[in-house]
Amino acid sequence: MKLPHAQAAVVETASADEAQSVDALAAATDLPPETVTGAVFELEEEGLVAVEERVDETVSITEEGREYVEEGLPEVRLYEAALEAGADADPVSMGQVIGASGLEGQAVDIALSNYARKGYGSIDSGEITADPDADPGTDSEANALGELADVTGSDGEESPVDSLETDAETIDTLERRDLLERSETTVRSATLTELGVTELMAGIETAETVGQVTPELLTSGDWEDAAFAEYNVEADAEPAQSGKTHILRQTADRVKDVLVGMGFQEMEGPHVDADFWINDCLFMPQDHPARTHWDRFALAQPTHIDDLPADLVDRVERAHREGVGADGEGYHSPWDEDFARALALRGHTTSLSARYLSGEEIGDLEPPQRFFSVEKVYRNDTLDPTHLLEFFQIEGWVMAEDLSVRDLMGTFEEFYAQFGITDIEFKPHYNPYTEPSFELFGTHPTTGELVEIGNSGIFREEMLEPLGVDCDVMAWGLALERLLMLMYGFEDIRDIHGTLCDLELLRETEVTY
Ligand SMILES: N[C@@H](Cc1ccccc1)C(=O)O
Repeated sequence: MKLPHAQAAVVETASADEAQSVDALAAATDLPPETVTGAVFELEEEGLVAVEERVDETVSITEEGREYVEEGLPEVRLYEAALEAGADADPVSMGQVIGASGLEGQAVDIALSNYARKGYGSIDSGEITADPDADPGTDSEANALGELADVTGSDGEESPVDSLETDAETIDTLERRDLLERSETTVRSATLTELGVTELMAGIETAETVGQVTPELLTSGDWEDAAFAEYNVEADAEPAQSGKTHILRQTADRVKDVLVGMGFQEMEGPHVDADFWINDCLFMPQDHPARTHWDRFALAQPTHIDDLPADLVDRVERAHREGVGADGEGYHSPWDEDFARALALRGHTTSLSARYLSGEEIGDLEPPQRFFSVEKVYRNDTLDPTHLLEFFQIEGWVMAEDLSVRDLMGTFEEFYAQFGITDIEFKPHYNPYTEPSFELFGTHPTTGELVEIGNSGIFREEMLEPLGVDCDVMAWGLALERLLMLMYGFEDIRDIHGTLCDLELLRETEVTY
């Protein structure tokens, strides 16, 4: 029988009585394991070998784990320093023992949090004791790390869990402490079938197959007689960690699709804008705390926009000073056009809504209209698990006669349901430019906590009248990153942005909605 090179080599190496793993066959045939896997599958199809699969759980030691193998677990080092300081007799000051232990930074916290748990002694009001009977030599975690370091050598190889003496509980603890990593590998083994044995006895010849088409093969005409190697689309391949679209961008695109599907058109506009568009048009008083230099990112150069539409400036100023309508009330506070011309990074994309509603962008609009944007906004916040200095806002508004809060809630329910989120809650809120106003909340899938995901309301007369709009407009700003938190369950925004990001999460999360 004629077989391609790799298959012939496998048949000649495999045995009928003992299953051999792909790795073993690869070593014996001197072929790469991927090639052997491919050959084994093809031989299985032809009935020459039988393939068995088993999933092995393996563990490998992490860099931190390796460090402790060399230097000792932090709690053990603390214990040794405590003994040295005589803490087996009388409590000793913690600072003194830590100083003597040589532990620094995070290692101190790690030592303290494991010390009592493992019976090395107690820690109380700044003093430490050492249990004279504790024995670091029997520390199961230290011993397990030692065993693992021995069997996996220095280059971080994996070892099957089954072949270790360490018990499952200790493995769990070490995994929780990030001292080892667990993974699964599929081990395939092949055995020659009866047919395989018969063919082997009858003699196997190696067929020359062509793996790669070359220009020579084509121009010489040899391709006509060549036997081409078959593709095996089921063979295992190294996962390719190639570049891909970030989940935030993928989700933003999905949000755009959903909103376009709901009949919305996209708005575009400047990231740096005049305070006039960011605040004044929204009936935000010029002395509002959000307008102080604490909250905004001002521009050093240029500092001011040159021109604002004069008529609109007059109407906005009048609304601020006197209010609108017969019984309107303004703020009765100073209003300065220069202040309105100051440039800043926009703190919300409601600046775009103001621009579009004013007719500045695409002319006057007749109801009904629906517009949205999914764009970056900038705030001088303090970085924490739910706040970034720049984030994406899903801005939107609907202009129509007779809108009510039910329309607003219904729109959100429809929108969020497209992303699998069906438990939106609403809380009354205050914005200078909307009345009534609502904050939106969703439940975090892993922590169960309510997370604020947006702010919304119905634009007030004081905003709409100067803009020249004489029907209802309901509007919102939703946080795209918070939507992602609800969809994918991560707890810290920094998992998807910046240098602390969780690469595994970014690689493995699939945007399926
Ligand atoms: N601008 C608001 C969101 C919003 C837009 C439109 C109406 C109401 C609220 C914010 O950034 O929080």
